[in-house]
Formats: sequence, structure tokens, C-alpha cells
Amino acid sequence: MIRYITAGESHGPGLTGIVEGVPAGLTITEEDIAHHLVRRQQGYGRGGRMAFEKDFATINSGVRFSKTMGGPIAMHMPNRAFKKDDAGWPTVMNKKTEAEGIEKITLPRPGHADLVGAQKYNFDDIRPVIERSSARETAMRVACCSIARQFLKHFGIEIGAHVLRIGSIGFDNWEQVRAIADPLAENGAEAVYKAADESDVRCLDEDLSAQMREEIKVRRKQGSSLGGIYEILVTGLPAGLGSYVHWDRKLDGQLAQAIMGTQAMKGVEVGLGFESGHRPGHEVHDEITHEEGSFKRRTNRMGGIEGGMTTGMPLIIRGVMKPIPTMLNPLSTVDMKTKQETETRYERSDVCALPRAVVVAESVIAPVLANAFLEKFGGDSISDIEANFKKATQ
Ligand SMILES: Cc1cc2nc3c(=O)[nH]c(=O)nc-3n(C[C@H](O)[C@H](O)[C@H](O)COP(=O)(O)O)c2cc1C
Ligand SMILES: C=C(O[C@@H]1CC(C(=O)O)=C[C@@H](OP(=O)(O)O)[C@H]1O)C(=O)O
Repeated sequence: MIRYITAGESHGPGLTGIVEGVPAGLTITEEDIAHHLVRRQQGYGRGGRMAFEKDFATINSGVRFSKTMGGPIAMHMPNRAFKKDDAGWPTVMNKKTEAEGIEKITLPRPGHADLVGAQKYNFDDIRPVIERSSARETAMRVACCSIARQFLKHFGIEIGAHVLRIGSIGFDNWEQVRAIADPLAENGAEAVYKAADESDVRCLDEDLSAQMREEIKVRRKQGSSLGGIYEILVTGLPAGLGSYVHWDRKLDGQLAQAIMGTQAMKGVEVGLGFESGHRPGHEVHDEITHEEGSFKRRTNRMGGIEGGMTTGMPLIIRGVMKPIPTMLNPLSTVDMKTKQETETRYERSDVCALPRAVVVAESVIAPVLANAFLEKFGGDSISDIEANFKKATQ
């Protein structure tokens, strides 16, 4: 079973990640990981920090001659913000001594973890909450998950996401999205992300991309922010991954947890999702056929999952990201120290992080899918798993 854990603060010296349970013999390099790290930094609506961070994870264990050895893979990624010292970070984040005059942050931002985090851990300063709740952590999460993604790719399983909506601008309906995304996914879901990466808002439609950019521009000018909706496709999954026998073995439930465990994600759909509640059954369920020796479906409205298991059709998952909580135009809040009503204070921030966040969403589902695959075809090495997979699918 692949597991990972990250450590590190947003403005501390750097992020650390440990991935364990990766079978021996998987080809992986720092450059493979950097590919997705660079993608996570790109996107219209990003804030000033992404312009100077140059995310790169150094592999410090578990890999020899570009192949995994079966042991834990440890990675480190420095925060340029710390070195750049644009706000005295080595002093503010000093691990030993508190210097005099360091300002306590006491104005919680609605929508961020500030107030509840400070209440929970009994802090009179929001700084420690910001440092760990920040989505800076997703940089190392993407690095860790890129290893699981590489494992899936080895077995022909590809992941690719694209943006469906930013604020009021987006596709009208499911069929419209299918017409543009599914032909791309026929060549493997990586074709979806590669096409989406051509747009700086990661939308597959050129006109909508231009309108989304405009929407972000307008909201930025107003000092507000935006979220949106995205879709992830996964191709190459064999039928029968996951299980119906227990609630916690249902693959759709596990995928939802991975998405909802990501900063700012507020909902997940599989296939038609909420739309299926608006339609009669015959416009929802995917009719079964048998062609060229295997079971197929006429449609894929259930998004490749039935009974908590993969159907063999592409997986289609959608997620919604709420608007960024830090906004130039303030919201009302209460000073934690004085208990007086006041307004939020602005800090450097993304205006719309959705085009970047879809890379995080693509990444976090990879270990879930890799584990479902390992549960069925698992072994200690890539060659063992190849043999098991071949035997089961011949
Ligand atoms: C890629 C990414 C970038 C983000 N950038 C910011 C940001 O610049 N400013 C901000 O206030 N929130 C940002 N967020 C959202 C906060 O991290 C998130 O709202 C916060 O951790 C509270 O968690 P919750 O939204 O899940 O309740 C970002 C989220 C993601 C996924
Ligand atoms: C650093 C990243 O995102 C950060 C996520 C984030 C938040 O509150 O979640 C707040 C901002 O941090 P800062 O105030 O230092 O600019 C973002 O830049 C990143 O994605 O690597």
C-alpha cells in the first residue's frame, strides 16, 4: 500500500515528503516529478509568490539509478520565500528563539483556517495556523503523488484534468463537455491535460478561456476572488478495482476523500453526479453491450464507477473549489485580541487558484487508484505486478 506524509510550513525553510510502499523497480526521476510541479505553478489568476518559487523536489532516499528500491522515498523542496526573506521569514519562523517585536496576527480571514485553527490549538497568534493550513503544502503533495502517478502510467493508466467553470463562466451541460473532452481522452487522459495546459486557465474551449480570463480580471479589480469547477478523467483502468463489500472499500468514497482533503475543495461528483438526481433512470444508467470479446457501455454517465468499483470505462470525477478567502476588498471580522469588530487585512494572495489546483486534484487521486490496482494485482516489484496483471487480463 502506498502512503505518503508531508511536513513543512509555508514560509519555513522548506517542505519534506515521505512516500512509502512503492514497489521496487519503478523508473522515476526528479525531472518526472518536476514536470507536474511546474504545471502546478502555472495559471492565470495566480499570486505573486508563484512568480519567484521554482519548485523542485530533491529525492534523498529510496531511488537508485532512477529506479525505486522498495524503501521509503524521502524528498525535500526548499521554499524560496524563506531564502528571499521578503518578510524576515528566518526571524518570524525561527525554530529556537522568539525575537522581540514580531507582530502577532489577530485578524482572522473568513473562509481560511485562521479563527478555528487558533481556537483549536489555543494560539493567540494566527501565524502558526496560516503556515500549515496554506496550500503551499500541495507542492509537496503533488511531488509525492507524482510517484503514484508514474506507477499508474507504467500500467497504461493516465490522468488528466481540465477546468469547466470559473465563477459565472463555464460549459452549459454534461453533453457539451463530453463532446470536447472524450475524443481527447480516447488517446489517453494525458491528452486532456496537455490540451488544457495550452490555455492559461486550463479550459479546453478557447472562447470560454478568454471569458474566464476576463472574469478573473474583473474580480481582481474589485478586490474579490473566484473559485470554480473542474473535471478529472482517468483512462486505462481495468474493471473491478475497488469493492462493494464495505463502505470504506468503495473506490468512489476513497476518491472523494482525496479530493475533499485538499485545501478549498467543497464538493465532488462522480460522473453525472448531482445532475443524475434531475433525470429519469433511462437517461442516467449506462446500457451494457458485449463487443469484441468484452463488456462495454453505450454511455459513461456514471463516470466509470458502479457499486464502488471501476467499470473499465474512463473515470470522470468533478470537484468544486471555493473562491480564495484572502481578498484585497476586506470582509468584516473580529480582532481576536480586542474582540472588536474590524476588517480583514490583505496579504499577498492568489485571486483564482483553480487553474493551478486542478494539477493538485489530478495528483491526489493517484495514490488511491494505485492502491486499488495494487490490491488486485499487487507484488513487491514492478515485474511481479506485471506478471500478475498479465495473468489476470489475458
Ligand atoms: C493551489 C491552491 C492555492 C491557494 N492559494 C490561496 C491563496 O493564495 N490565498 C488564500 O487565502 N487561500 C488560498 N487557497 C485556499 C486556502 O488554502 C484554503 O481556503 C484554506 O486552507 C482553508 O481550507 P478550506 O478552504 O478547505 O476550508 C489555495 C488553495 C489551493 C488548493
Ligand atoms: C505558496 C503557495 O500558495 C500559497 C497558498 C496560500 C494559502 O493560503 O493557501 C497563500 C499564498 O501564500 P503567500 O501568502 O506566501 O503568497 C499562496 O501563494 C503555493 O501554491 O505554492
